[in-house]
Amino acid sequence: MRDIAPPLIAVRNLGVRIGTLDVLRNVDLEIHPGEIVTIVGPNGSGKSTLVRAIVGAVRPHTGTITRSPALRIGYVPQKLHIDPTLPITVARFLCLPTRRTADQIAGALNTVGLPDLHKRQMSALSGGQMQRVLLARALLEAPDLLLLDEPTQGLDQRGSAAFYHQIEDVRARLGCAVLMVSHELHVVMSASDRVICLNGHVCCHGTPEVVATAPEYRALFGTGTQGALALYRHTHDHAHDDDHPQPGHHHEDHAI
Ligand SMILES: Nc1ncnc2c1ncn2[C@@H]1O[C@H](COP(=O)(O)OP(=O)(O)OP(=O)(O)O)[C@@H](O)[C@H]1O
Repeated sequence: MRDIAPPLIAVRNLGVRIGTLDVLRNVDLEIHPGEIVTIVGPNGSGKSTLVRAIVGAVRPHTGTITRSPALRIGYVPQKLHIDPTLPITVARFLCLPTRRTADQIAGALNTVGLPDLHKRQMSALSGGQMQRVLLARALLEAPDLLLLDEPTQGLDQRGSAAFYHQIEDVRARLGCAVLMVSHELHVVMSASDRVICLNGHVCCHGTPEVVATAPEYRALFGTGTQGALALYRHTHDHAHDDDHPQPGHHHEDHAI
């Protein structure tokens, strides 16, 4: 049997309580090198709390979160508010807080598909360009794991789809794993290897197709996204290696 690469992140029986509210309970998940995992769930289902627990900003009430040694995480926030009166170019912004070389900046902007933008004012960026610049900044950390908390908020569906395709491209080029939060499964699914549907606990998980048709997911989101699912799904032209389990169904009895 081949060795299974150790997970970058292993979450076991995680519970988070805020005040008297049990925001998360019994959450198990693993993130393996190079995979794209999306957390979907309705508003208030604990998605951001789970991400914050993984980066260490929220303390577990129960359970454990194990990070692989020397794990580098690149974080892309939902949104970044920049004072529009503050003049700052994209290149300067990418040097905050760590100074980068012109080559590093050019490389990161190339990777996110914005090769000519380094002199542009941050205040002049479109929503989609801003998200890509935030992604470029995260990539400058040379992350093993990219963490994105609703990175396409404010983008239209076409912009969101383009952004998620960019994420797939980044994964293919850099080999980093990606954990992202979204409540638009119909848009993110083309870019996801696995989806975890969260509602305080893990309702169901598996490939995007499995989750989209799971009764637990449909109970939360209804069935109205099926047309859009067909629209945005594209064929993966790579085979998943079997270095790590790719659970296909929520009844399987192993960590996700
Ligand atoms: N600092 C806090 N103080 C009090 N309640 C909180 C705090 N952080 C989160 N909560 C509560 O925990 C629950 C989960 O919040 P969380 O932001 O994790 O959900 P979410 O799934 O990311 O939601 P959304 O899709 O709306 O961003 C909500 O009921 C929220 O009100």
